[in-house]
Order: sequence, then structure tokens, then C-alpha cells
Amino acid sequence: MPWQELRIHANSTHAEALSDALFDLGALSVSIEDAAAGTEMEKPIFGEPGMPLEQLWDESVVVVLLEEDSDAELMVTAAANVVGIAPPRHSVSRVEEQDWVRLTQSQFDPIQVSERLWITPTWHAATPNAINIALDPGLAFGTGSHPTTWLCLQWLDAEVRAGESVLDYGCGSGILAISAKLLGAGEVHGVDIDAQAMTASAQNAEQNHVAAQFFLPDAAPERSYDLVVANILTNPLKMLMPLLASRCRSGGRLVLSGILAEQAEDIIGIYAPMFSLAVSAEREGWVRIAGTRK
Ligand SMILES: C[S@@+](CC[C@H](N)C(=O)[O-])C[C@H]1O[C@@H](n2cnc3c(N)ncnc32)[C@H](O)[C@@H]1O
Repeated sequence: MPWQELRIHANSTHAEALSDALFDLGALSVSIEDAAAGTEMEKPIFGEPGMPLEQLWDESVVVVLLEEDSDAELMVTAAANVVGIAPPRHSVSRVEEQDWVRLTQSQFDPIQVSERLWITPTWHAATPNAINIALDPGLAFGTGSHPTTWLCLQWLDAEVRAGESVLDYGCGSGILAISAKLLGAGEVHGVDIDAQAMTASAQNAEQNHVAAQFFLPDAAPERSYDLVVANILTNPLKMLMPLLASRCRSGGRLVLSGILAEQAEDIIGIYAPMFSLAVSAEREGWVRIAGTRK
């Protein structure tokens, strides 16, 4: 079945309200894009993973997917009425039926983390003579494509020594725990507050034939580990400092991710009583902070 794509030009004041109104009017999907995308004026806006953007482009395009028989003109007029503006400039085009599974899959190519470490969706052939983590996009965060995950994977690749115990705090898809195990770690545990992450992590561990265990916070073992990796947001990481300190053995190593460059100093200061930390890498505005437990 074909669909219609409606593209509505909007400024940052109205884009969000227009997209909410279009959803309420029955749009199949709505997203807000930079009107200058694909040009020299394109402006990336970074946000913390999983959080709504606090800032929008001055000139945005609200991209709306509609059923084939929806009245696109009427939708624009009705949404503009809700927002209290005149119908903005817009265009409508037809979206032909596609093999959506194939199209989605084509957007997830294998990701090379290092010389030897690859994240490979299951519909791709594994890279020969490499450590391949078989992982498909799912409901839990962590496909390897986000810079915060990638920074942790690189650290694990360089840092995991055979037999070391590893805690992946905020495990999401389990990607870091599973990678640690494939890289030679001993006992590996993952913790997350999201029940969906438990399911995804367990399935992904099974898919990769690794023995890693995953726990909701209240059920997690009260013990310390040689390595602790936590790719969460800056604010939870601040609050988790005492807990992560209790989970990392004296002389053990900690890596933190999910931190924007301008937030690094703050985090390093909060962790300073228990850890000697420093920024060890940066990618697309995100930093990785790593160091040792005092
Ligand atoms: C950015 S994702 C990271 C997922 C994966 N480890 C990766 O590197 O791609 C952060 C994860 O932390 C979890 N999380 C957030 N706050 C948490 C908390 N206080 N304790 C445990 N997990 C938490 C979220 O549910 C989410 O799955």
C-alpha cells in the first residue's frame, strides 16, 4: 500500500506544536528535521541519548507520513488552526510501497570498532578472522552506532584482560557486557532499570553464545568487579557515583560514557573522592571518561 509524505516548513516556535497536532489528527508518523539538511548550512543538534531535544532548528521541516486516502491539505489547515497560525508552506508526495524490512535492514551495516572487533547484524555475514558481535536493532538502547556506545566498545577492546570480572551498569541491549565476554572477560554482569533491557540482553547473550547474567538493580549481586562500564546520562551518573564506587574494586578500572564534552569536568569532580578519572576519548561531541578506583 502506498503512503503520502507531507513536508511542512515551520520555525522553531511552531514545529513541535504542529507535529503534536498532526499526530492527534491521525498521522502515521511525524518527525522534525533541519530544513537545511543536506546543504552546507546543515546544523547538527546533539542531545543526550533517549532524551527529547531541548532545542530545534530555526527553520525546520515537519515530515509527516499519511495514509494514501488522507486529505493532506485538510490536515495542514486543521493543524495550523490548532496551533493558531496560517497554513505554512508545504508539499505532498507519494511514497511507493517498499520492502520495509529490507529497507530497514539496509540501514544497519556492520560497524567496525577496531581492527578485530565488529558489530554485525544477523542478516550480514560475519567478518572473517574477527570478533563479531551478532546484534540486531531492538527496543533496548545499544546497537553500536551511537558514539557513546562506540567509545565504550573501543575502551573494552583495549582494556579487557583475560578472566577479569566486568559490570555493565545500564546494559540496554547488553552490547557492552557481551563484547566484554567475547573479548575474554571472566564473570560478566549487566544491570538496568528497564525490564525490556533484561529481555534484550538475555536474548543477545544467547545469540552470541556467551554466559553473561543480567539483573534489575534490586536483584544485582552486592560485590565488586575488576572493570565497571556505565554508559548512562550525566545526571544519573552523578547520583550513581557511590554505588559504582562500591562495585569497583580498589585499583579496578571505571569507564563512563553518555557525557557531553562540556559536562566532563563536573563528572570528574564528583567522582574525584573515589576515582582518578580523566577524559580518554571524544567522538561527535561525546566524551569517554576513564580511570582507576582509589
Ligand atoms: C545510553 S543506554 C546504554 C546502553 C548500552 N550499555 C550501550 O552502551 O549502548 C543507557 C541505559 O541505562 C539504563 N539506565 C538509566 N538509568 C539507570 C539507572 N539509574 N540504573 C541502571 N540503569 C539505568 C537505561 O535504561 C538504558 O538502557
